[in-house]
Amino acid sequence: MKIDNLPEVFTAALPVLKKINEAGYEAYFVGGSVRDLLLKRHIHDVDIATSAYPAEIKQIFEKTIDTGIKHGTVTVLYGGESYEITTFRTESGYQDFRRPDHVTFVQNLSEDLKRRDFTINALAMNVDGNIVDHFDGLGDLDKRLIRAVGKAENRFHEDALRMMRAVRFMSQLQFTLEPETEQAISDNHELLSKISVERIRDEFVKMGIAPGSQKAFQIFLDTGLFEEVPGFKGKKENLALYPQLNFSPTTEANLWALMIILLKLPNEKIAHFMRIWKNSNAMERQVADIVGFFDLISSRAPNNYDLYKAGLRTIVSTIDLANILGQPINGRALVDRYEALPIKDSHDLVVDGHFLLKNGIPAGPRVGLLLEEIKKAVLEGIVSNNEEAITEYIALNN
Ligand SMILES: Nc1ccn([C@@H]2O[C@H](COP(=O)(O)OP(=O)(O)OP(=O)(O)O)[C@@H](O)[C@H]2O)c(=O)n1
Ligand SMILES: [Mg+2]
Repeated sequence: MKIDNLPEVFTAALPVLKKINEAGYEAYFVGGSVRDLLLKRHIHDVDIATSAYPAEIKQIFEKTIDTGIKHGTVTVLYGGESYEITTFRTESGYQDFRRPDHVTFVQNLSEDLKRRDFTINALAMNVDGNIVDHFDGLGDLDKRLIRAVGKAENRFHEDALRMMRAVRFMSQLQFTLEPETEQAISDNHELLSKISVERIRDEFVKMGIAPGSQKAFQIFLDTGLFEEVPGFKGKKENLALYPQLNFSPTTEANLWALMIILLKLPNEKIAHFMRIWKNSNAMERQVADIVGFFDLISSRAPNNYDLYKAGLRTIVSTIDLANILGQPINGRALVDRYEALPIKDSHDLVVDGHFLLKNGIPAGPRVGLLLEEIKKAVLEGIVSNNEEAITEYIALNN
């Protein structure tokens, strides 16, 4: 198979391949970029595999960075872009079912492709647009199948994270999982416990926020993978609701909020849950805000002060969340009400602490409390947001 009319991301990189070829070495586009090209998906970056050693690549190009020398990868800067160029290699000396610390370089492309995870990721393309396909990756792209290269179990022993990658690609590409590959995940799911939480989290999030996440999540449950990730063990019944959802969350924050709701975690356990997944403090706060506002609107109609405190981002996320969960909610009305609020944050209030002090309120905690009271009154339309009205309000309420 030969591809003509390559997209710009590839044509921009052609001189890089040509330079390597001219120096007497082989060079190919490999991995996700070739897969996404054939699927007509957006291509974020192109990876290059070569028969040249890293030292040789560094001689060919003026500007290089040693990004992953011990894995055989050199980053080349060319024409304002950067390219990861990796010497043909096989992964050897596996320890603990994680990616190896060292690699063995191999002489030909075919040895390199053999150690890749899935057939659709084991495609290569040369400068002329000719596709190299040793494992019928093209057939699997047509059949929309995720299938391990060779014996699935071997691939998962090399890197157990690949089991999460399988469900992640299912979700992103809306592919099905080939039965033998699925069986190998079921048989080996415990190996996932050897993998760092950060790496699992990245795959889990990619799976969760992609369009095929309900089907992928079902496999994540059926194969037992879910038992090896933080906070999910023994929670199959709760998690079984996920595949029934109307659609997938589109943001990471909403994915976590959804998990917290499905797991029925009480408020005091949210921070712990977010931390065992090694989430950032910012993500933890964002998710707590969404879950908090979701609980609020599930129990009563929010008043203006509730909307003000939640803020637009949380309101919009929570509306999406309610939709995903199939809970009826008039989102448009909430957003309209928010937009109509007389103040959106404390800077919008015409008075501040200094103003209160100048107007005879003694310094102390009362200042903050009174400001909050004024805010509420302004938000509820009891007082207009101008100095005169507020001064009058203070006089009446003090
Ligand atoms: N655990 C892994 C990770 C990567 N790869 C190989 O390395 C390529 C590049 O890896 P990566 O960028 O992580 O994945 P992509 O397939 O490119 O997917 P994405 O679009 O998410 O980058 C993959 O296509 C695959 O051939 C692998 O075999 N096993
Ligand atoms: Mg990639």
